Amino acid sequence: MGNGVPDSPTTVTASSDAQAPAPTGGTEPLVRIRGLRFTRGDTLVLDGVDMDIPRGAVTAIMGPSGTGKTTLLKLISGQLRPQAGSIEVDGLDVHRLGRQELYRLRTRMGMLFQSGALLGDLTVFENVAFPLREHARLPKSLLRRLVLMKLEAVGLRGAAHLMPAQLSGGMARRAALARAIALDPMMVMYDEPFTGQDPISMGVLVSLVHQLNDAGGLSSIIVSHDVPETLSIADHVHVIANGRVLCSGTPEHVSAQSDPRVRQFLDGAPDGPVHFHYPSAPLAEELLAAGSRRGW
Ligand SMILES: Nc1ncnc2c1ncn2[C@@H]1O[C@H](COP(=O)(O)OP(=O)(O)OP(=O)(O)O)[C@@H](O)[C@H]1O
Repeated sequence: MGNGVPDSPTTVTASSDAQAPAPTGGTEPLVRIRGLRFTRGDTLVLDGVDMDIPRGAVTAIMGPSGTGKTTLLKLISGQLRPQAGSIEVDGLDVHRLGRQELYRLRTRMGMLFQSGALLGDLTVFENVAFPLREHARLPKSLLRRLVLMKLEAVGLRGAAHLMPAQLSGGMARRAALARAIALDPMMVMYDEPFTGQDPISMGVLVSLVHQLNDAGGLSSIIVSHDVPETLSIADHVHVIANGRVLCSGTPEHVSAQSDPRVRQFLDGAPDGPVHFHYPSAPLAEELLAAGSRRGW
């Protein structure tokens, strides 16, 4: 990358003492992010992010709400375009690909987004079959076998005939996961996979993510603020806040950090160096003003 960022096999971080080696030795990272900058209107969401995501591992991207984690996943999948910097996935520069190439790359990326609900008028079976029907012309018997195998992998083969409305929240997430892996992707990106789950469903999802990664030869990226669950399965962790990578390394390395911004997040402190308030004018100033330029 021509932006002066060192081409190091370890993850580049905001402060050098927060660095730890990535776990994959000398292999090329699956995702290589350099100098990534992304704004939404006046808001600088990502401010020069450098990050390597290794192959075959579970990598967690963690950080407080609103720091740009989901945005980062959308940039990796090419749904958003950065103002500066680059993202390579499996050696392909995502934002320089043509439509067809990007489409092809996306079929190799499974995504389990928070908003990625199941199609409510299709059975669980048909939901998982959907990407296979869309992207591959398969004989009916092979398609049936593939769908049942994906459902078996998430423990829902017996629920193939149910409609999404008949599933619990945890089952729905597992069905969505079966759909995300239907095309045998090289990687799966999970956006807050554990949010809103009871402890048992959470435990099931945690071990499922782990199993699929290891048995399925996948690479996994998990965006989450569920600290203990995510640290329990991650091989490698990046903590981001205020649009920058604060520290990277193994869960043990990250857990041992003394940086107050990292500690605030890991310890769940409501306010600290990472602000509770979304950036705003002083309260008194806004209350005393006759009106806002935004029209209220
Ligand atoms: N569609 C959008 N239009 C405008 N701003 C947006 C949009 N989506 C996100 N943002 C802003 O971008 C910033 C980063 O949002 P993002 O969803 O990536 O954060 P996050 O770290 O994933 O948060 P959370 O953990 O709460 O899901 C926030 O300031 C948010 O308000």
